[in-house]
Amino acid sequence: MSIDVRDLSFAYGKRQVLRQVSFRTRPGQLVAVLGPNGAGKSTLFRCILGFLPRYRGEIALCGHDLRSLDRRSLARLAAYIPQSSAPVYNYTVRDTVLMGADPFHGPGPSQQETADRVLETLGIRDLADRGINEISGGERQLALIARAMAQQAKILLMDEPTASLDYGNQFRLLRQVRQLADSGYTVLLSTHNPEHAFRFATDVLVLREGGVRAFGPAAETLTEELLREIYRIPLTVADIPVPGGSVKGCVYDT
Ligand SMILES: Nc1ncnc2c1ncn2[C@@H]1O[C@H](COP(=O)(O)OP(=O)(O)OP(=O)(O)O)[C@@H](O)[C@H]1O
Repeated sequence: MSIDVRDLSFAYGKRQVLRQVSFRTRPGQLVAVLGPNGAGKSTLFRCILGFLPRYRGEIALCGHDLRSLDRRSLARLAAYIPQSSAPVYNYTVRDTVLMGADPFHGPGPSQQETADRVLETLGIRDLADRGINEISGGERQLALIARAMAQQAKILLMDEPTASLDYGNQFRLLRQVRQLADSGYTVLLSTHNPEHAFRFATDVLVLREGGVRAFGPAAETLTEELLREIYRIPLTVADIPVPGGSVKGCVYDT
């Protein structure tokens, strides 16, 4: 369930976007990927998902060189969860999940079972017969996670999954994602919100101008200095009391 990226560089034509990116994840890690707009987060995800094969360096998923994997094998290892947006076709939630269960053949009884099980796990079984365009953004995001889980991939890549969610749904979603990581999934999740990283990530990968600026445990790595540097604003990182302890949070200094 590991992702091993070594000296990854990528250019769109002459525009160099990723520069010698190296990092390695373990199962159970929820890695928040942070960095300013244009730092290369989405490009990194697209490389790992095999959408941009003209990269330099090495990417291995669960020990398999990405270049040696066909689409089907790759789909069994890694799943992509895009930002929540209304799809063109109004499939039911169950059918959406079944597309993950076996994207290459029609679903059989065992796929139906898998779909129902993951919907149950995520607490959205009662949405199964609703149209994917007829549920809220937060519910749709959970349905997309259910589809990725049905794909049986243990590596999940999530591109700003909370971008269109209300404050409560952001945390409900991230709690679910953290539970998946705790049960052995490896999650790479891009976010522009340091609070999400402090509260839910085990580790952070900070990209700046296409290179790795920092990689390590969230609380130690996301220092005030680093956050000020990457977001170019004055801010303060503080311990915020929560029931049973404290978490780090950051506020903009006026
Ligand atoms: N298809 C493309 N062709 C050319 N340049 C691109 C393409 N896609 C992205 N870029 C450029 O690559 C750089 C990195 O973009 P990318 O989307 O990976 O950044 P990001 O960190 O995900 O940004 P954001 O936080 O704004 O989503 C940017 O300068 C962007 O303009």
